[in-house]
Amino acid sequence: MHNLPFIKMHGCGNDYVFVDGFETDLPRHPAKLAIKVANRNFGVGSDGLILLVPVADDTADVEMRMFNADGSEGDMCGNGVRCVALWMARQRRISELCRVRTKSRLVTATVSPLSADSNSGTVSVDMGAPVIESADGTTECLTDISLPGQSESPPQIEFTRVSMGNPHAVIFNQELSDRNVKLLGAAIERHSTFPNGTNVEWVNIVSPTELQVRVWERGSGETLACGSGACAVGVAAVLRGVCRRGEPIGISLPGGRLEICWKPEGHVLLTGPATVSFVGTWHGGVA
Ligand SMILES: N[C@@H](CCC[C@H](N)C(=O)O)C(=O)O
Repeated sequence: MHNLPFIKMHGCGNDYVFVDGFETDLPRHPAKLAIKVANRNFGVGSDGLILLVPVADDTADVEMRMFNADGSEGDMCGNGVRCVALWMARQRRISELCRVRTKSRLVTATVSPLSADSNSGTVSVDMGAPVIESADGTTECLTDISLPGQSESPPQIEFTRVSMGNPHAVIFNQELSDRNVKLLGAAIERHSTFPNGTNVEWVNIVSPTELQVRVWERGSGETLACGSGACAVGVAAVLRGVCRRGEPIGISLPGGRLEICWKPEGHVLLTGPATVSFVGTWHGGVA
């Protein structure tokens, strides 16, 4: 396949190249294609690749497959879901709700305004229930992270392990510095305590309703935002008694602001902007 139409969309700067399987043949080698298109110098430039796969029955409106910038396949992507729902609304394929099947769970999104030709909107996703994976319900500690060329004793990194259908390690009480986010983030992503790797969130508490966050994503490195990460952060903050369950929590990230709410009945609602940047045609092969 030499000419592959794509859409470039982002949620708070967490940007993906999307291929719409309702309108074009899907690539046969998506993992290899993801590495190529994600490259910010030689490709389109993105945090990864997302495929919109038509669903044969009525169990969902669309299936989403997401690939990180290194070609690994992710199980869930909150910002990706929000962009997919925006595109489904823009293409008049949904009436009110958009049911998106991801690798790990089926989620439901609402788009506002729900209009064709709208290249941006506010999209809320019911992300389902978090899975609190830390054994004592709140924190675990890493004490053996060594960085190349570093002689100091390893830092003590406390974290809360939360799954939103994909893995997250949420860290409080550490500086949101480049050294922490990028160097320690990369080491934590591949630490043996996370057999499948993990996404890593660094949190600064601004107030009981406002958190500042930087994210190191599994398979993509630092990104400007992460929807599932924002949900994991909100859940961890409630578990630590920093924020209250049932109340909206603002998550400010380098690329913008998301809002989450961990509902009393158990599900986490994720809300924020989604934007179509441009459409194009990929001529770079491996499709
Ligand atoms: N940016 C996404 C999460 C992407 C998936 C992640 N890198 C993984 O491998 O789990 C989001 O908005 O949730």
